[in-house]
Amino acid sequence: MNDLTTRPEAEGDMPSASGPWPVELDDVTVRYPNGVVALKNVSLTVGAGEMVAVVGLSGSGKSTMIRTINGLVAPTSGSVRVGPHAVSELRGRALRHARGDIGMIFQGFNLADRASVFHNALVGRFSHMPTWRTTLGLATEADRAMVMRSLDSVGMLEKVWHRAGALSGGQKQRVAIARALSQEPAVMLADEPVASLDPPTAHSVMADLAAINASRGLTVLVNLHLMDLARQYTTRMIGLRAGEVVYDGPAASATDADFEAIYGRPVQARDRLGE
Ligand SMILES: Nc1ncnc2c1ncn2[C@@H]1O[C@H](COP(=O)(O)OP(=O)(O)OP(=O)(O)O)[C@@H](O)[C@H]1O
Repeated sequence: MNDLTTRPEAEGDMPSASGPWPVELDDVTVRYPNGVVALKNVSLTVGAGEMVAVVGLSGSGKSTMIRTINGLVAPTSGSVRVGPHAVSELRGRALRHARGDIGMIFQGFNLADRASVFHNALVGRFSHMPTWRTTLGLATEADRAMVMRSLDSVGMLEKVWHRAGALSGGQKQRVAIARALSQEPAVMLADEPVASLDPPTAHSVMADLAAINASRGLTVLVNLHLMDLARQYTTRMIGLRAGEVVYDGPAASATDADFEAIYGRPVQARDRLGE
C-alpha cells in the first residue's frame, strides 16, 4: 500500500492516524552485519489496544524487535506490519510517514535539553506538518493545542516553559511521552522506558503508560527486564530469549518459573524493581 497516495505532503498538514492498530510480525529474522542473529523466526500479533510487555535479559532481542517494528532495523527475512503500513517494505518518505503514526519512548528520553518542554513536545507534531512549516518553526493553533493537551495528560503543563534539561528523570520521561502523544500515534513503543528511574518514579511512569492505554485505547508495546513491572502494568507478556519467543501469555499470572524459563536462570533480586 502506498501511503503517499492518501497523504500528499505538498498539499498541507498530514492527517493523523485513525488507530489504535494491531502490530504483526510474520516469521521475522534479524541478522546484523556482524553475524549476530538478534531475532529468530519471530511471529506474533499484538491486537489493537493491547498493552503488552516484552520481557527478556539484556541481549535477548527486545530493542531489535521494537526497532524492527518502527522500521529502524530492516528484517533479514519475514515481514512487519503496523496497521495499514507494511513497515518492512517501506523506504524513504513512505517509511517516515509510517513512523509518524508510531510513538517511541526511549530509556534515555532523547530530549533536546536546551529547548523548552513545549518545544520538545512540539517535535511530536512535525511528522504531521509540511516541511516548510517545520523549517520555519510555524506551528498552527491546533498543533499548539494538541501539545498542551498532551503535556496536561502527563501532568507536565505547569513546566511547559521550563528547560527540559532542568527536569528530573521522571519529568523528562513524561515530556517524552507527551512528545509521542502529540504525534497522535496509533501505536506506542517504549524501549526500557523506566530503566533509568528510581523505583517510585518507575512505577508512576508505568502507571502513566497504563492510563494512556486504558483511556485512549492505544496499542502499547513496552520492553522491560523487570518482572514485577510486567506483571503489574501489562496484560500480556511476550518472553524473548536469545532472539526467540519462549513465552506468550497473561502477564499478571506469569509465575516465577515462567520468568526463569525466559531468563534461562533462577530469578534474582535484580529482576524485581520493588516498591
Ligand atoms: N547494531 C547492532 N549490530 C550488531 N549487533 C547488534 C546490534 N544491535 C544489537 N546487537 C546484538 O543483537 C543482540 C540483541 O540485542 P538487543 O539490543 O536487541 O537486545 P536487548 O534485549 O534489547 O538488550 P539491551 O536491553 O541490552 O539492549 C545482542 O547480542 C546485541 O549485542
